[in-house]
Amino acid sequence: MLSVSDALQIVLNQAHRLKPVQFNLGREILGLVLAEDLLADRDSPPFDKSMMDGIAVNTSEPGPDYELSNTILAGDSLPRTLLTGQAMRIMTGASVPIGADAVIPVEVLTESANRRIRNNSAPPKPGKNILKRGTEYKCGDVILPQGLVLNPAVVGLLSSIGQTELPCYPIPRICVFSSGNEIVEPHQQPVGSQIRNSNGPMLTALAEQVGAEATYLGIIPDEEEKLKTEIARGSERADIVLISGGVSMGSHDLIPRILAELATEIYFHKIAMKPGKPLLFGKLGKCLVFGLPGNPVSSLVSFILFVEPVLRKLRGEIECEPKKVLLPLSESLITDNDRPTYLPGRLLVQEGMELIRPIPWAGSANLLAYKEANVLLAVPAGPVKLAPGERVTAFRMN
Ligand SMILES: Nc1nc2c(c(=O)[nH]1)N[C@H]1C(S)=C(S)[C@@H](COP(=O)(O)OP(=O)(O)OC[C@H]3O[C@@H](n4cnc5c(N)ncnc54)[C@H](O)[C@@H]3O)O[C@H]1N2
Ligand code: MOO
Repeated sequence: MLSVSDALQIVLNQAHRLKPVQFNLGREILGLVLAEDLLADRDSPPFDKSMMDGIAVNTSEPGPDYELSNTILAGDSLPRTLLTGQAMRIMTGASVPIGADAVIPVEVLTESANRRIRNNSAPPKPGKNILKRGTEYKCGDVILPQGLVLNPAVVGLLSSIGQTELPCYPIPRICVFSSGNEIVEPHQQPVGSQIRNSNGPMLTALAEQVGAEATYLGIIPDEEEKLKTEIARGSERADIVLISGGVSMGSHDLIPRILAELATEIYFHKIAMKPGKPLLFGKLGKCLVFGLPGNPVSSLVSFILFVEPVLRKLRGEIECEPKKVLLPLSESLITDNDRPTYLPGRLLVQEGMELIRPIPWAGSANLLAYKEANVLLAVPAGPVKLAPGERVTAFRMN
């Protein structure tokens, strides 16, 4: 059976970054990924800048007394020249006058009559309280690289380089279906052996959390024609279609056959993992299709290990694969499974140390165990016996 890592490579090879589009600078770009390197249009700071309110002096004249000449405010345009023996009052953010190489803060100064001012602290060192032109970055430097995820600090930087329009990868569109005659919507009252649809809302939420635009398209009953029409319709309007349920071996598990009849190219159907063994991945036209196993935890784990990396790739992220950590266990862990297994865990910090606490888990239907999980612990097939303090591989959940 196909390993998880081989399956992930197959999936990522079929996923391509979406075509970039121009976005206007504003809050709607938060979380998008930059599609090109962006360059500074001027030095930062663009002039030698005072970092304090005080006086600008030349350190070759140690003072402590200076004659006050002009005052320079932030935004004053012309550079001024400091004459021998003089000091200029200067404000934070103002351009340092020619001939000055330090700023003495106002707190250590006393001003006397006839425009004299005294420094009551040690003579300043050259460069003190001055940010030299171009120390942060130079005109032409790549300051925002392709692949950067845009956060509020980047919005500030974009503004400072005058980038009011910018190319970003668009938001991937994902359609979510649930399948199964036993499933009813959360607002409905189940009767008999019916159960409420937890996967539809959960998968929609997972996709939104990774920055996708997710559309939930409802429950499709186990009827061939309905399944075909709905899946084909979903594949025309989305980059990814997710269908939960109906991918296993039962006589009413119709999804693999329906997808084949729609001429979907199937890349795999079954993986050596628990939960999630019956996972199916294919391509219908340009749309990537995942048949996720119906058990809620199987759907959740399959999403984290396969769908999330694809979404990250489509939206232009550079590091798409699940984030792996190797950390000590807070408690012992004993397992014996026939497949590599992914278990819920909680990454916690105890006395400054990161540890992983395994969460008791009762199988693919036990979604309750995931209510506070923030990692998936990965354990190999066969007997595993780990003591507290031994390290375990885990993947961070969002
Ligand atoms: N003979 C075999 N039977 C099964 C195998 C197998 O290899 N041979 N694999 C098992 C494994 S592993 C899994 S996982 C499940 C996956 O089954 P399906 O993808 O076909 O899913 P269903 O049969 O439709 O549902 C399974 C289970 O999950 C519940 N479910 C389905 N959809 C939802 C939903 N939207 N919200 C909440 N719960 C849902 C459903 O009622 C079932 O209880 O197959 C095993 N069987
Ligand atoms: O592989 Mo299934 O997802 O164990 O329950």
